[in-house]
Amino acid sequence: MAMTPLMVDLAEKSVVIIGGGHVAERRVNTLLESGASITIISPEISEKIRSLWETGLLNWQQKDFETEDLAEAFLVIAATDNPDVNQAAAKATPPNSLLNAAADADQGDVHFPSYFKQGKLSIGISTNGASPMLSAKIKRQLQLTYNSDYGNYVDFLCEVRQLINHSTLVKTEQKSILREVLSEDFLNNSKQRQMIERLSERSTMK
Ligand SMILES: C[C@@]1(CC(=O)O)C2=NC(=C\c3[nH]c(c(CCC(=O)O)c3CC(=O)O)Cc3[nH]c(c(CC(=O)O)c3CCC(=O)O)/C=C3\N/C(=C\2)[C@@H](CCC(=O)O)[C@]3(C)CC(=O)O)/[C@H]1CCC(=O)O
Ligand SMILES: NC(=O)c1ccc[n+]([C@@H]2O[C@H](COP(=O)([O-])OP(=O)(O)OC[C@H]3O[C@@H](n4cnc5c(N)ncnc54)[C@H](O)[C@@H]3O)[C@@H](O)[C@H]2O)c1
Repeated sequence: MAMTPLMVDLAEKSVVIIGGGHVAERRVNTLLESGASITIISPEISEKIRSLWETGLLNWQQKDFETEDLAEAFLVIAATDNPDVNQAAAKATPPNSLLNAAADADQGDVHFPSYFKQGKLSIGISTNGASPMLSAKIKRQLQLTYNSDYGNYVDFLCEVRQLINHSTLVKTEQKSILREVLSEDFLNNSKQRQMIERLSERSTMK
């Protein structure tokens, strides 16, 4: 199975999570900032999920899974500790919905990678289900390099691109600056400011 990396916008999409334990809680943590409409189907839920439910950040149907629960789901996450229920959920997933089968890497359409974010920079690591722990280890290693300085830095790169796209610079000059700012020297705030000032002079942006 060759999985394809994608970034997906889940805002206002219906995500149904079957199960309310540890794995469901991890999925909820990942999904909260996406703006998805999250529904948990489970007779029991963890304390953290309960407090999110009490604050109105997700829906909870306190019951065993039933096939009808998935009718409107864009993404189904099967995360119970009962293999028969997970299997039933996989079978009941509508043909145009995506399935994440948390207990079986060989099933389903999507995997959740190990990931971290620094502002607009997202780094995800997957092993195609071979070793989630290796993914987590590689993440910890990358976090040392792509540390909190990178949040600002990527915002700076974004601003540079916008200024360049609205500038009087010719294409070759534009490319050369885009390459220049990839130097780690530009992690430094004052170097960033100097470059923004330089580009602002050539900008046609108001
Ligand atoms: C990355 C991370 C994201 C997250 O879940 O948030 C994630 N698993 C994490 C941790 C973890 N998972 C497991 C352990 C126990 C040790 C071990 O078994 O190795 C630990 C370690 C721990 O808990 O510390 C057990 C496990 N995981 C899967 C199975 C089923 C199977 O292998 O078939 C079983 C056996 C269950 C059983 O025994 O019954 C399957 C999947 N786990 C995935 C993701 C997807 C593949 C990602 C990839 O290819 O790398 C995939 C396919 C499906 C999915 O998308 O859910 C997160 C680390 C987050 C981080 O720290 O950054
Ligand atoms: N993908 C991963 O990273 C990963 C990691 C560890 C385990 N797992 C797998 O995921 C499964 C779940 O792990 P967990 O640690 O979250 O388990 P857990 O015991 O913490 O939670 C299981 C949840 O399933 C709910 N449940 C049980 N029967 C149900 C039903 N009929 N309908 C709806 N909900 C029901 C329970 O109420 C509970 O909330 C495990 O069986 C394991 O195989 C996956």
